[in-house]
Amino acid sequence: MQQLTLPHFAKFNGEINIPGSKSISNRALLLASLAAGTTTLNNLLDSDDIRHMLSALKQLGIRYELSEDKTQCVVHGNNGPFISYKLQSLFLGNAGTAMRPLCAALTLGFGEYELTGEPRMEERPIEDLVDALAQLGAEISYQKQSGYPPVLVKGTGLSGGDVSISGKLSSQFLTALLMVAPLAKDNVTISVDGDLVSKPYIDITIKLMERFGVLVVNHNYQRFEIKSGQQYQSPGNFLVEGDASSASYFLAAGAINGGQVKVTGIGKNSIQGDIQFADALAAMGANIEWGDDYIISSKAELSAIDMDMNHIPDAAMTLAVAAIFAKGTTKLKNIYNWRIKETDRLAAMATELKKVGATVVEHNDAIEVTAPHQLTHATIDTYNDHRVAMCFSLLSASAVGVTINDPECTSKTFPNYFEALSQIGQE
Ligand SMILES: O=C(O)C1=C[C@@H](OP(=O)(O)O)[C@@H](O)[C@H](O)C1
Ligand SMILES: C=C(OP(=O)(O)O)C(=O)O
Repeated sequence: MQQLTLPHFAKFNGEINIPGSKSISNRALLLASLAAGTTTLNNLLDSDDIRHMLSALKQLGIRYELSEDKTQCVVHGNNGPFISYKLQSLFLGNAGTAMRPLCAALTLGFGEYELTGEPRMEERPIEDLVDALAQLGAEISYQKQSGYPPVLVKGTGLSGGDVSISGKLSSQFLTALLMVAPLAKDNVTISVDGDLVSKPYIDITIKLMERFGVLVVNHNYQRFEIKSGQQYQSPGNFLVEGDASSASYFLAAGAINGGQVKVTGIGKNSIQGDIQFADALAAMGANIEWGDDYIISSKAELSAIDMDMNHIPDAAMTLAVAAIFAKGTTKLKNIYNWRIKETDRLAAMATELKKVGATVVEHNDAIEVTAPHQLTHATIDTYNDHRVAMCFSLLSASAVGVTINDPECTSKTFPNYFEALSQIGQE
């Protein structure tokens, strides 16, 4: 395993053009594949999660041309569901945005598909999605543990009608169901059982479906109506916005130890909920300036916040480390599903924050962080979780610095993260 000791960055200053959004890249690749016509995707993210989607699509017979730097992809749409006459085994790593939507999409056409992933993927639930698809006639079985990948999906077509789905654990299940609904035989009405987590990701899904010519009627995130007979149509060119979750590390760096840090490629018109990270940072006292295609943060005295983070679960991890640089006790609430992502993130964050001397209270669905009087240099374990590696890099703003184990795990969403950070870091 590799280790990276970051120098102490006395100041963060400069501009970073944020690579493409993971959530948008994988949705756009799938919708472009199902659509009629050819779509040119620009500013596609080049990372593990997107590589898994791309190789699955290739195995499914989708033709595309990827530029040398892998950020432009011309996708020749299939004009409908996937068809295969031999068993296909698709390896999807630990990419939730590939596993869940592909599991749904493969029920639409014809064929038998085995969806597998890394060991952690076998611990990430998929049952709520499988149960919902079964109500529309899908045949999906578990190959190891009931409720978890790997799964075997049979293409049988989906009937349509009324379907209910739990939104308690992940919004990705509803995203997957929404994306296949217009290709069912009849109109689909989806009811969400109980609370829906991570709501802004549903807005991304609906906006992308609209860009590809399909309308969804959203009744307050409780009921969704999708008419059958709608077909995905290529929008021609499609520009992927910068990744708002990836931007969070740089915005936090500016607030902790700017100078001034400008992120470009996302701004006030972004369709990603994670731009609301900048509002949370502003609530801690950071100076934030919004542009159409940029956000700037600069240094300020930071103080603790007590906030519900259900709408920005990924970027909220960055706030748990920013709390080390703030006065008071920060409480991040309503984040139970941190426990079922790349690792048990509530346990991981609590363990690693304690290593630098912070006082941490780990609740079932929340975390409280109080900065220590004196920070300690620590070697941070990253649990094969890109976000643990990236958010703990912010400790390089302190004089004690930080050592990150397995820094290459950022390849899930941001392979060049540490190079980008050192571009704005001044020793
Ligand atoms: O739909 C998406 O693109 C995502 C939804 C979120 O997951 P949950 O809905 O499981 O919280 C988020 O954490 C993940 O990184 C990406
Ligand atoms: C939860 C995440 O990933 P996934 O898309 O695999 O759910 C994440 O990127 O923080």
